[in-house]
Amino acid sequence: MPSMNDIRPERTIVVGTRQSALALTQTGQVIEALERIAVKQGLPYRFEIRRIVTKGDRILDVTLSKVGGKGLFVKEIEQALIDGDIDLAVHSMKDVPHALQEGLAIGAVPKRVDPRDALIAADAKSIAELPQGAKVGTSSLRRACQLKRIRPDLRLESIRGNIDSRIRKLETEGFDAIILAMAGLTRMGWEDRASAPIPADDCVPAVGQGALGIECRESDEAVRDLLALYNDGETALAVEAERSFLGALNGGCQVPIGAYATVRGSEVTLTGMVGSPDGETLLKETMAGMDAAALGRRLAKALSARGADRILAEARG
Ligand SMILES: NCc1[nH]cc(CCC(=O)O)c1CC(=O)O
Repeated sequence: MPSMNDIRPERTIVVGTRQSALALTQTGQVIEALERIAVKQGLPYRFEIRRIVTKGDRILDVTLSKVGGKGLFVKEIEQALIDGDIDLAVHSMKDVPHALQEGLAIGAVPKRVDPRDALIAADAKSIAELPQGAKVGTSSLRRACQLKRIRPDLRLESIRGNIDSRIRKLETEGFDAIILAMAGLTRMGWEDRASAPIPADDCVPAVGQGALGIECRESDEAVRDLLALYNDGETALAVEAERSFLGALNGGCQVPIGAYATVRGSEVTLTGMVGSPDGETLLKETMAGMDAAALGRRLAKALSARGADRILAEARG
């Protein structure tokens, strides 16, 4: 049998990444996995990292939603793909906006790690154990809105920065706890910093949390063929349902939105959450179905009918 090598020329695949510790670490892990796949397939590829400093990285002290949201980080990296400066980009799926730029594709969604949020507390093993009126750092409306429901007494305060600087701030800025994604900690090898994962029932994770998305040019067949071998079908299906839900709601980051899907056989189970920015209303529902994209749209419709449409319309002003 001929190997793909017979039809693939030698090539250096340039991988673009942000320069945060997490971005560099997960990009390194992706390159290692792709190198293993290439060797196994006899593909003559080398990989090279190119660091990209995005506008979002330069203004980390400004509230993200004010400067264009999380999509900001991704946009500039996407431009480098379009311009041919890089061939691959490794994103945290939860930072990837619903609509990709024209001509680009998510070539692989590798196997997901823990999608839950994590409590990192000075002196508590769970949300319930936090002292009365504890000061908790999070800048995520989604996390704040859901935590308020379980513990109305908590003082939720904004905290910005990369995960390493947020963990430092826990100690230096008098927080009793901060909330981070388990996934970031796991990829950094810092999972022992987590006091406990927060159950997805208490805090529905962000769409795509715990998953990576490997983006490339739609027209780059060699890269697409390689990435297809790295895709995890179940994760891709779960993320498709979550992103379809997000896309159907067309919500910006001014509204708390979360979604989490699991896959068993060919059945996808999706939980979606929409809250009002003031934390007064929280709508949540779970549905199952075989068609991931249709399931996401159906769940969005159900929550819209229960009031999510009004919450979103108000937030858009
Ligand atoms: N919002 C920033 C962000 N984007 C991706 C991750 C890591 C988790 C992941 O890959 O889902 C984080 C950190 C966090 O939310 O704690």
